[in-house]
Amino acid sequence: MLHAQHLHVSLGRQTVLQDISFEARPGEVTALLGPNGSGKTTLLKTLAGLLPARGQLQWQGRPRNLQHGGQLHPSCGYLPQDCSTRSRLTVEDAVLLGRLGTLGWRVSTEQREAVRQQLATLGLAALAGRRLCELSGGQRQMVFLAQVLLREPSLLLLDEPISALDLQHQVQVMCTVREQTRERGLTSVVVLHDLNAALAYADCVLLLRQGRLVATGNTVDILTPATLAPVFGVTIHQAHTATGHSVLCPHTG
Ligand SMILES: Nc1ncnc2c1ncn2[C@@H]1O[C@H](COP(=O)(O)OP(=O)(O)OP(=O)(O)O)[C@@H](O)[C@H]1O
Repeated sequence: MLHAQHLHVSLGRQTVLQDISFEARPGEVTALLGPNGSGKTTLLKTLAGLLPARGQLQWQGRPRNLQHGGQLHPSCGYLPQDCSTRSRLTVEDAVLLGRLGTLGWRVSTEQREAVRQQLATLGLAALAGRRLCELSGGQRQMVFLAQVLLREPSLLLLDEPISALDLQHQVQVMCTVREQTRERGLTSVVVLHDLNAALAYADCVLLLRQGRLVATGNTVDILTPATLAPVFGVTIHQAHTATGHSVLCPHTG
């Protein structure tokens, strides 16, 4: 369980997050939503231990020191929004680095197999021998996601993991995140801009606006036109598909 109470974060002279309190539970995907600049990345980095903050943060019943920032907490798997790199490592070796703490002089067959399986799960098997610097932005971010998942973190923090992906890979990534969250009991917080992806894959939602948490709760309760319209400043309609799924569409007029 991740329990945040009254988090405040300042960057430079700007107060970016104010009085953020919420809980995220193991085995659940929590979607972190809000307009551009509302503070999603800042909150994710704070939860990862990368930014200093005021307030209290408890992880698995233990308080975390929020004073300094700058160091990723060992239990965290953090996927940044921007995964650009000039590295000439192959995809397979880059993913293997997820197991860095357990690697010896020789990489075992079992470790190579775990890498191949993780790549296959995300639909990336064909990229195994390619170099990181030769991949597209979306491909590179998925490779880093494979690395993060291979590390088997208990707290999974993903910053816009599907914003740069085609539809097939969006589904593959979000299904993988949901499955591994359930199977391994991960506490997963995922920044998304796609409200329908949040509806389809998230159990809970944190909705930010101008650095404040304006709504938090179960996905179906929070992702409604009445809650979303004032946050995003557009009229939103909700429709139901023949299969009973709910879909949110902005008014385009
Ligand atoms: N290093 C920094 N120094 C000062 N202000 C910053 C810094 N980084 C971000 N900000 C400001 O903090 C606010 C929140 O930024 P953040 O990146 O957390 O937003 P976001 O919700 O993730 O946005 P987006 O959806 O565009 O990625 C913005 O107003 C931004 O300008």
